[in-house]
Amino acid sequence: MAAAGTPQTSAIHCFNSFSGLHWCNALSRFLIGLCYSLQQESPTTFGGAKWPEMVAAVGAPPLQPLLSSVGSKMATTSASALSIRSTSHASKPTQLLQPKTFGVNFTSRNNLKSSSFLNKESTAALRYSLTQKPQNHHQPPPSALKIQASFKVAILGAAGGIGQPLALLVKMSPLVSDLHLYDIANVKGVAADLSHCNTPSRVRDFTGNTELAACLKDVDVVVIPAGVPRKPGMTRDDLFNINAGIVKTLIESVADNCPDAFIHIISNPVNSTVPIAAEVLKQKGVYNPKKLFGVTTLDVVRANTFVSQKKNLKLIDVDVPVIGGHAGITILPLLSKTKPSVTFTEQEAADLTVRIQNGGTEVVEAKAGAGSATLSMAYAAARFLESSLRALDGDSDVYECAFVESELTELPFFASRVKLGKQGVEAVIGADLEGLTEYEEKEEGYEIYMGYYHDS
Ligand SMILES: NC(=O)c1ccc[n+]([C@@H]2O[C@H](COP(=O)([O-])OP(=O)(O)OC[C@H]3O[C@@H](n4cnc5c(N)ncnc54)[C@H](O)[C@@H]3O)[C@@H](O)[C@H]2O)c1
Ligand SMILES: O=C(O)C[C@H](O)C(=O)O
Repeated sequence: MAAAGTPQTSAIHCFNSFSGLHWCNALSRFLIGLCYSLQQESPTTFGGAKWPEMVAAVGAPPLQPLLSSVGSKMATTSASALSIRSTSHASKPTQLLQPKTFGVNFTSRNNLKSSSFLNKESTAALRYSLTQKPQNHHQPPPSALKIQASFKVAILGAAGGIGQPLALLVKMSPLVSDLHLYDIANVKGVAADLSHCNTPSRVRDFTGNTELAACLKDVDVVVIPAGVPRKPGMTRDDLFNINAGIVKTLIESVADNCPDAFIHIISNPVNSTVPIAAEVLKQKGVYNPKKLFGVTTLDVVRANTFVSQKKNLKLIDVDVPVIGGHAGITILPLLSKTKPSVTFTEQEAADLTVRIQNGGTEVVEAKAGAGSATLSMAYAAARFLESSLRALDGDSDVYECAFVESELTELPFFASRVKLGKQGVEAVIGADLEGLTEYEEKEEGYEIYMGYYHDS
């Protein structure tokens, strides 16, 4: 339990002091805890208290009005963050809520039949390129090796720990015609290396501010893993000073050069970098909330892996929605909504929840100063990208969890399952938040919030 007088407990007192407002059921407590957690994870964003220090540290005067604007909006929101306001999607038929990530056939203009990342075409392309024999060289390549759609993808921060394996995975996608790699260092070699892979997309490298605009021109999806990762003992919030400035600069160029693109933000703290990106886009007059995503897919990937291990389930079948945010206890796996349906004892639910919430820290500690999750993150980012490309390609049956502008709660941004379409988020799925177990309502929302809170 948090000691008396720590920020956690005093904040609970603070929340309790709004006692004129009804904590009418455990679900309210769950949301209150969650909302407060989101504030704690990103005090600079939500609480406002540290804004001046942060602005000074970022050292970029143009960031100041932006940060103030985000801060005041979040501060206003936090006091009234009391209840779920379900969207009309909450009452959508159950099949709408089925995870469509794995083993899903779909119709697209290219008549692709795809399961998840890696889909059959990518797998076939990889297998073909690895097993091709010299005597086969007159035979036409299988259709999997042809570009089946022609989307342009840019990765900003492409020479980094996430950027490099992500670039490799994207190079294997038959939906990508052009892969633009941008970094402030070492990207030329990464692009030269990758360009030798005999998969269809063209790879180009871009470096430095002067080449950023060319990198982004007419791009369909921008993926941003640029920024510093944490070391043991740090929270994601500790990355804010540096990464907020990096994201701000990159998003300004996105706004100028590809304002219609889907934007996938990986740089931490996601709970703060996404609202900052939104403010930059608003200032530029091109904000489209349906196309701005904080990438939380790694939380789902971890939840699926840990649940399938614990319950001896076939991994490919398992899908666990993870809602809230991307840090510490703001990461809320809804184990009761696991597909296929499976039951957990309270202890199992508690252990799994804590493990999923601490997945990032588990990797940071194991890497012992050499960074945070890169390979699993690249895998997760590639899955989210593949889903976005499928949606852009006309697949009408694509669902992923992501941190997006949302009306599910009073918080302006919230991770939940969303339906993706050509125009971005087509629906935010509220029904996942209904019918939670007692554990999810009570333990996750309140007891864990009080007892286990370690910002990470
Ligand atoms: N959302 C998630 O689930 C998740 C998971 C893992 C890591 N992350 C975050 O992703 C970020 C990157 O992690 P990493 O392990 O790849 O770090 P890294 O240090 O290995 O790579 C970051 C790359 O960004 C580049 N970079 C820095 N400033 C840049 C700028 N202004 N423009 C373009 N590129 C720039 C660096 O040169 C480097 O190549 C971190 O903030 C980390 O916390 C998020
Ligand atoms: O934990 C981190 O710092 C990186 C990332 O957010 C993760 O969840 O692995």
